[in-house]
Amino acid sequence: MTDTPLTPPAPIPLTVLTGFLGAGKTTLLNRLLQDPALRDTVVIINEFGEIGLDHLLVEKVDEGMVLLSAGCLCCTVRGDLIATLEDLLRKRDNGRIEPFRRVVIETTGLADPAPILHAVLYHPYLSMRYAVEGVVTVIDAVNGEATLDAHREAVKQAAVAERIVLSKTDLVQDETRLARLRERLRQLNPGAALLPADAPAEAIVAGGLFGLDGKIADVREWLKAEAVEEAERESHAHQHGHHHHGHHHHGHHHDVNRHDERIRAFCLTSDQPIRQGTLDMFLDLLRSSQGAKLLRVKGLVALAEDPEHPVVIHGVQHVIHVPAVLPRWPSEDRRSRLVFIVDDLDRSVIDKLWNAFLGRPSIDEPDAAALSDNPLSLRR
Ligand SMILES: Nc1nc2c(ncn2[C@@H]2O[C@H](COP(=O)(O)OP(=O)(O)OP(=O)(O)O)[C@@H](O)[C@H]2O)c(=O)[nH]1
Repeated sequence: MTDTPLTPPAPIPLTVLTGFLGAGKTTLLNRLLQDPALRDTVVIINEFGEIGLDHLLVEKVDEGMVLLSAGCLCCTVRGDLIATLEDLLRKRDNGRIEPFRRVVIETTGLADPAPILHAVLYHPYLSMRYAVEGVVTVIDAVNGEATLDAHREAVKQAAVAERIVLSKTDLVQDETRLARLRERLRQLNPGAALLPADAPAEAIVAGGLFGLDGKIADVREWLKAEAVEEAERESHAHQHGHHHHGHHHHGHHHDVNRHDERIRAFCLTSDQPIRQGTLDMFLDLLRSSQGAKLLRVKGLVALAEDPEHPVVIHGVQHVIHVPAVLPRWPSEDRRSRLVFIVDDLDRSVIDKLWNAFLGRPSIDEPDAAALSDNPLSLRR
């Protein structure tokens, strides 16, 4: 018999590395794994068909697993990612493999990263043991624009990323082209850090909500609410014709960016703490009515019951959960903030719901009292 630990083990940070076919994921991963900062990382390669691991692997350890030169483990998954993640924990807990400190899942180029995050967040045990740190999306500077124009999956991959890595910039001489791609990515995902492919490993892989030790890292950095708010103000100004930059504001602009335009990032705020029950109902109604359109939801909320300890909210599609309660606010700003990345969903839909739950009157919508007084309302 072993002693049962009194506190659960610190969650293991998990990063999803994605990017379109040939964007440069494997090349980047190869470099990252040379970095001592990423020692004791397990790499899971989730792809279809034959797997060319030859450039990564050195030594076979166990069935389906290989020891990489940099001291990382690597396994490939064609079927069940959940089973693989469980299996890794079992082996780690039994001492059959080194106690790895991080997991990186490299997805196939066509994958939508959301179901991967979803699978981990939704699983009662895995969501406890792994801390979803973030999505890193590789965008190819040569083909990036064309890929974004042609493939909605590529747009989604960029939209949900915490960090976007621009690869192959060495092949692009034209600075304005690069600047245009950067600007497009910034508009698509104002909260993401845009990094060069030679950025330090730590900057690319870490820097999410949880640090290596499983402790909460930089919440502001993770949430990026300010950047999203700023971008919203800008785009608002744009729509009202205040500042035009010239290049892509011609007639065909809407056509070119049509995939981008369906995906939006915005931020809801509240100065007043929110009652736990109200927040639960808001999130519940939101995910049940709009789940499929919520690519990412991240937030920091002050509860009326305990406003000194903000709760962190993390959601992907139908799953919204509260991974942590913070010991204190990360900055002076104590507003509740919820950042949404949505696909084909009008901001006003969420605004109305939010205002109704907060009891803010809005012109064409009932406030919370009207909602609860209404015998047909969803509240019981
Ligand atoms: N010049 C240059 N070539 C790069 C760079 N990154 C990747 N490549 C090349 O681009 C090609 C595709 O890179 P991979 O790393 O295999 O791309 P991937 O995203 O893993 O590809 P899939 O697994 O097929 O989706 C390879 O020939 C790389 O050598 C870069 O920063 N500069």
